[in-house]
Amino acid sequence: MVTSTIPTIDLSPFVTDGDEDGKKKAMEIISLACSEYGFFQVVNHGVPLSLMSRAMELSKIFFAYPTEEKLKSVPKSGAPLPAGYNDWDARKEDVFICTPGTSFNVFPSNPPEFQKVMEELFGYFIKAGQLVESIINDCLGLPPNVLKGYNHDRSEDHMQAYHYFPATGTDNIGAAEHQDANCVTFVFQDDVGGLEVRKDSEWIRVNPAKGALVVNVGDVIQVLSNNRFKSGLHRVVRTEGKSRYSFPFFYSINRDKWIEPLSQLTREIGEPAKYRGFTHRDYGVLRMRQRTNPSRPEEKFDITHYAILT
Ligand SMILES: O=C(O)CCC(=O)C(=O)O
Ligand SMILES: [Fe+2]
Repeated sequence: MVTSTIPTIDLSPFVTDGDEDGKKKAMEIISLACSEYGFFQVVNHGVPLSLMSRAMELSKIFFAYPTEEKLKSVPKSGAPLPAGYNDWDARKEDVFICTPGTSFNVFPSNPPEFQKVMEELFGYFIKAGQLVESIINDCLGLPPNVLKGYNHDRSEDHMQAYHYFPATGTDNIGAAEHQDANCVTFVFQDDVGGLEVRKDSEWIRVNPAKGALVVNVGDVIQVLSNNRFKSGLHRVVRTEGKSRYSFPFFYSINRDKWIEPLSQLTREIGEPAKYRGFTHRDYGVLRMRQRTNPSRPEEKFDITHYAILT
């Protein structure tokens, strides 16, 4: 039974008014949310609500184009098509991937304003990502700007627009349970809901709240923090009779970056590291291999692959 939901935090002390007491209180809740759920929601986050609403409207127009139109798609600048793209009707969702410079010019009929709004949002999400990263830095008790110095390259960040199809009665999973491999993910969703997070063997609904952003910690932060902060296990459940629209933004890290528990949270305080190091590229390759060729789907590939068993 669903009994609770994740906390919502007002980020205005960090974004506008600089109120120190407000910052302290917000950090206490964020620390608790990151260690218990790996999930929270934020309001007054600095991403303009008007831009979020416009993106939502445009995505509904965009995804309403007929399949034949979608099949005429051409990727811009030779970028690879998303997996499963040609098998459009077998999919559970439509997806539009946006990375400025290499954005998918997915449909010939792609409304140019949608692309523009996505790219504008992208810029705001980078700022939100940097803010939340610095808050996480301080919540972990690290010296100022450790995470910022560690993760200064923004080339892997990307944003997606999703259209989940209504549930069919026999199949209601939109996104199977998983943890995100990046640092921090931001999602804004419409009012249909369906995003759920796992906590103590229960699925908790992430209730849609207008203008709020869902924030979830990904595997990179879980490893760097040596398990102090949790990469939230989540899924998307589809609703019968209703499409769902959402926009995840993945605040990520350079592929060549070496990821291992930070010395400040291990050696320097006499705690053993709970993960061996790896490059984010290698982790990505292994995850993708599992996704495209799941020889043993029952053996889910995730960050525990690098865990040091004690
Ligand atoms: O659509 C959502 O709300 C979340 C999607 C998600 O979990 C993902 O793309 O990693
Ligand atoms: Fe996810």
